[in-house]
Amino acid sequence: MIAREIRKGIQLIATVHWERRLFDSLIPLPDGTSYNAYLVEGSKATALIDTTDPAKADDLLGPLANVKKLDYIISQHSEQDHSGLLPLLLERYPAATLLCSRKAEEMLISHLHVAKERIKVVEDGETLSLGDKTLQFIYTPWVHWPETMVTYLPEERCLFSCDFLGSHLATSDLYVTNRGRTYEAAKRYFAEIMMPFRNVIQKNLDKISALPIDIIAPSHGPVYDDPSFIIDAYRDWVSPGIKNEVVIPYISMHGSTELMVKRLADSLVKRGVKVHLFDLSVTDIGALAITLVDAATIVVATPTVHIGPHPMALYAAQLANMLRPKAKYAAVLVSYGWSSKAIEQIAGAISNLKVEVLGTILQKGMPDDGTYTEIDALAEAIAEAHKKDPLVCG
Ligand SMILES: Cc1cc2nc3c(=O)[nH]c(=O)nc-3n(C[C@H](O)[C@H](O)[C@H](O)COP(=O)(O)O)c2cc1C
Repeated sequence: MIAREIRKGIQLIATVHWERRLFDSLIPLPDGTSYNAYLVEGSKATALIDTTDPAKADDLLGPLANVKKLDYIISQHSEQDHSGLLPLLLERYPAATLLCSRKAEEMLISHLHVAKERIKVVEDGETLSLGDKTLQFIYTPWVHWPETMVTYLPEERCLFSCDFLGSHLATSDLYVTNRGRTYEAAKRYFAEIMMPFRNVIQKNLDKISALPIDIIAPSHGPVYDDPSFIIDAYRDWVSPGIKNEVVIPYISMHGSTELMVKRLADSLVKRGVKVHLFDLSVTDIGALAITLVDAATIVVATPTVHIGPHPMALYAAQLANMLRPKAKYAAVLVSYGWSSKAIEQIAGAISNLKVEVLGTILQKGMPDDGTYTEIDALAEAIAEAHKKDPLVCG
């Protein structure tokens, strides 16, 4: 990989991980990802902001080969895809001081065994002069770990935002060129790891919005030369507003649950409600997470397997529970043969969600006309709840 200048004296050293398809052994990456480090050369000192994933060490070490001296290495986030190379870099640059937030200090020591004496904690708002360039450190906790901070360079009105505002997108483009693709990738990223911290992210957005920003340089994905594009998107995602949409993760072994789901979908569409169906036997969990960002209602549908829900349906319910989307309504559809506790178990799995349950349907075997009448009534209840809710828009 090569270093590329985004402003005079500021270089992006990006590892583009084109072939990576799974992140954190959890998150699908249909578009790959990248890990961005930034080299900032001032008239008096040089700093490196973040590193790269250790699996791709050469992509950072190669471009750094000509950098004989680093005065500072800044760790904005302790997760290994950005911090993993710190021990090696501290060895290679013995005069460098590692700067991080107060909370990050113990995390870098526990996760990477960095020597405490190499670390200097920076406080929220503290500045560091590199000569003709200044770095200001701004604490932005919980995007998506407790220690996260961003760095602002006022002379170039540049914000190094680390995971905040980033996107899992492998591209050779320096700046965002395809807005639709970047929006989708950034929303996927937000949904999968940021959504549970929506409220604190809103405060962090207010904090950074007070700064004049010309470019946002994240640690994943392309650089934003129109910051409002991503800041406005984030504002929308963290806002309390929800959409007139229903997300239906479902699975079906022999078709009964699927018949119920398809009827519910048709019935909702007839009533002007948008639906997103995800067959969990084939679905991309990230695509499901994206729709959870805005939807007003979640409906989980499953057959009964050994008394409880199908494990894939339980997984989807637990995922939604963990991501804490802003949905306000829920329903559960279950098919069974002789005895089922699937409704109770799904309800237990989504206990974090502050949802009103608008209906549950327990169907023995194949649905019949009576079942379809019940399903239509559920669709009506969902459509009505959406209509009456002042937070539902779009
Ligand atoms: C492996 C397996 C385990 C099952 N366990 C139960 C069970 O514990 N209780 C029950 O009522 N039905 C059980 N069933 C029956 C299904 O829940 C029932 O056939 C249901 O209608 C299937 O829905 P589907 O057509 O959407 O797959 C089981 C079926 C299979 C294949």
